[in-house]
Amino acid sequence: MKIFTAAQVRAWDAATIDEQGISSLDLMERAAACCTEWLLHHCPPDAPFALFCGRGNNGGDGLAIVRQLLAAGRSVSVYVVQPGRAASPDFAANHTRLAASGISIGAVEEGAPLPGIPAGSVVVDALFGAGLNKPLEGVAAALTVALNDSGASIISIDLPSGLFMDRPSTTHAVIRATHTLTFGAPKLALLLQENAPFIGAVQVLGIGLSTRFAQETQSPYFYLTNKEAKARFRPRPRFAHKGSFGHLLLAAGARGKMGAALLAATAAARGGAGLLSCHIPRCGELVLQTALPEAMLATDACEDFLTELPADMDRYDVVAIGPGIGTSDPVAELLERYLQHSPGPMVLDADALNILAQHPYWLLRLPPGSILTPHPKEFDRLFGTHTSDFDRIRTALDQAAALKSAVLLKGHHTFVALPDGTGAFNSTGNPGMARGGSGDVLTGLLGALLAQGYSAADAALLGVYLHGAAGDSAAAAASAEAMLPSDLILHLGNAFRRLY
Ligand SMILES: NC(=O)C1=CN([C@@H]2O[C@H](COP(=O)(O)OP(=O)(O)OC[C@H]3O[C@@H](n4cnc5c(N)ncnc54)[C@H](O)[C@@H]3O)[C@@H](O)[C@H]2O)[C@@H](O)CC1
Ligand SMILES: [K+]
Repeated sequence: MKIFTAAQVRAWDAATIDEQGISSLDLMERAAACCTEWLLHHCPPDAPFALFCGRGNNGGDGLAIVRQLLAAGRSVSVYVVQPGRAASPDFAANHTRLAASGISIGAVEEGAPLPGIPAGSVVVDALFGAGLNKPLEGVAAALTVALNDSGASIISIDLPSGLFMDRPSTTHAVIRATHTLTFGAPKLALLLQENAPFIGAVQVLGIGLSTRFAQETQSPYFYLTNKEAKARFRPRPRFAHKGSFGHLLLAAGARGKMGAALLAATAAARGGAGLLSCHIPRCGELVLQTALPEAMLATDACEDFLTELPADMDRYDVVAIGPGIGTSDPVAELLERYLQHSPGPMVLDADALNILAQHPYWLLRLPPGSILTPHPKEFDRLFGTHTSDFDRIRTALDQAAALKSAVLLKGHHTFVALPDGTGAFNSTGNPGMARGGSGDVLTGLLGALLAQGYSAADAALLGVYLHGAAGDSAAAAASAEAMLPSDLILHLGNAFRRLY
């Protein structure tokens, strides 16, 4: 599913109107009807609604929703912000229709007291949507703060008011929505971690926008859903043997961190690698051999951490390195040797990324077709401090192109920057995965997918999707609170089955 810019969203509306031979007012009525239906099904049946409308088409949506809620027999109050200002034609048309019903339309004016919100009300925010072009100020900003402080549930139409679609919004007043009902496709701003306080649960409402426009219009960003993951998945051929699925070398662990190695190794085994060898320090030999008999060991001479390259590196197709290795000087020197001698693409995670942050020029040795998996803090350590996620995703795309590799930015909607300049936001996963160990599972899985011959782009997209899907399956079984990263591994089978 493509993610469009504000300009493209406007063009999408226009293309729909043109293609379907309808008016913009008809499309507004349709969008409002989808919102009204959602409100009627998801809000308490006796809750009064309080709608706050701007003077553009987002406000026009709000006025149409008021009319539809009244027709459904619901109790509704409605306020227009700065009613003296110029209005869009579709707002004006809906205002005339609503006024004819006899309902009193309140005003929120500069300098006048703000209306109170009756207890138990559901607030519907239709102040500004995709047309926002400057930060909220004056009475709109004051109203936003008051609504946020009211404690009421706030349902934002299309976007939380004050939230820019394509640029940072973290320094000014923005509605803190409980739910955002957005039209057509998720918008970039709704997928970024920094906007989490504003967007609440996002619901994408299909309002019948042109599918041809969506197919034909290019966008650098897409939403990674089951459809996109399925398109990249290759079921195992019937006559395959273990040699068909590659040999992964996983370098992981140190004393006290063998859990990270075991999680990554088990995920690699379940992720489908034909052969798995683990380069681990001596102290981990017993635990790994016992817990994962499927793995072969390339045990380091050192008891407590990794120090030397395994012999015969050419035996391996892919190297995954990082979970639990630590950042001491000998380990850092070893990472440099791994970068020099890796026989194929690499997955770099956790401490490997922290070491690289100290030696950024080593990145030049990264084999093309590799995958880097930083979370935002590791990302900033590696590529410099960023003040917003918009900047981070641009850097991720630049780095992915320069390194000819996939660069992840892990988060609720993990961003996958691909070497061809496009990037995907993942649709799977849940807060139960925000735990130490989840990243180790992802590293093993990504290594296994690369070993099976997937390109960096396909392995990164599939791996991130499967990891989240396994998390969703684990949360369904054990709850987001009680699930463990090791449950992700047990649920990888359910995740793979979603791709058949
Ligand atoms: N175009 C269409 O056919 C459809 C549009 N829809 C709705 O229309 C919305 C976009 O409508 P508009 O383009 O009219 O824009 P908005 O309603 O978001 O904003 C209205 C106008 O307010 C002004 N404005 C922007 N920022 C401001 C600020 N900080 N303070 C004061 N004034 C400000 C601008 O002139 C802007 O055009 C979408 O988000 C969606 O809710 C839906 O009805 C679906 C169909
Ligand atoms: K809004």
